[in-house]
Amino acid sequence: MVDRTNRPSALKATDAAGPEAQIDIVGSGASSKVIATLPSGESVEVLLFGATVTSWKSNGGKTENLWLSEKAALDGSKAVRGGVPVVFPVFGPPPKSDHPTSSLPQHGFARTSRWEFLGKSSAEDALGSDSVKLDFGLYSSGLTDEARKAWPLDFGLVYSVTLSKDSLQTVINVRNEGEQSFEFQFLLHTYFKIQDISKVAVNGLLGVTYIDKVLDATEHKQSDNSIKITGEVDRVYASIPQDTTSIVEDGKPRFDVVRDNLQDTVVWNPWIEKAKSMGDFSPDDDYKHMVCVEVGAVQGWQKLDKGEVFEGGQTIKSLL
Ligand SMILES: O=P(O)(O)OC[C@H]1O[C@H](O)[C@H](O)[C@@H](O)[C@@H]1O
Repeated sequence: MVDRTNRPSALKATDAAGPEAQIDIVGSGASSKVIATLPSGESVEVLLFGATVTSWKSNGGKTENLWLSEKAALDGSKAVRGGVPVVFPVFGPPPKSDHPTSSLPQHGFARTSRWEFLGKSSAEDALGSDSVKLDFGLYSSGLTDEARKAWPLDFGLVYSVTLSKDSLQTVINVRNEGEQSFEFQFLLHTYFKIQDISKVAVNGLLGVTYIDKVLDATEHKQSDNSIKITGEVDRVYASIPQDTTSIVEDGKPRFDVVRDNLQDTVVWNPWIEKAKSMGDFSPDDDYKHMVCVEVGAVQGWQKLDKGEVFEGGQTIKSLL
């Protein structure tokens, strides 16, 4: 992985990512979003609220790859139900007490904070007109008073979203900018759009130990390479040796999700009752058209001392 510095590289952002990729900034305030479109028609949309990728189209712009609820709030009033919410610095409900994240809401504050658009990145990755990289930043100084009070640590996040013809790469760079060490968890809560959940399998987790949050919150071992989804699924697979998790639909590979420096993956589908119970999940039966495969570092904690940096992310390939 390319060694990127955090804030300084963001400030070096230039227009070198390729003259033909078009960048549009639309909307205002909490609804502002950045849209990047390649000359060949592929596009990505990133809401500044949460730096949430809300759309990724491949296949010349004809195929939407991400599921987005019809009732997703896109005005900054709550986390987006769909796309790729960024989970930081805690995954799930925080530890009840005695942890610096204990006063934070479920999944932390990154997905509900307003990020800065830092621009297109420099040509360090030799990007041509077939790729464009967008950088987004969130610093402790940019948090709401409430979030800052709940997690009063000095950090800098740079989130890079790289659109290529058949893939989307999303990478986080976390820097400890304070005197005090801190611990965090991180996850990319990707909602994949699929045609029919009854024909979908999630492959590539054979032999991996997971916690089943639906069943009994205890450890199990994945005994089949192919996970079929026939009811509510909420599993945290940890310390995965394989790099790639695949989503197969109707026997054909649909997505490859390749992890980089992230060891864990959550597989989630709310199914009938839970989908109905979520006010922002719509239509109710759209659990049939989505599956979350969420790469992250959520088993235990990542620790950063003063000045240290962590970097990790995913590359998703659309295989249609
Ligand atoms: O409703 P949210 O806070 O967005 O969380 C949605 C889901 O995220 C993850 O997949 C967790 O493993 C689930 O337990 C949770 O229900």
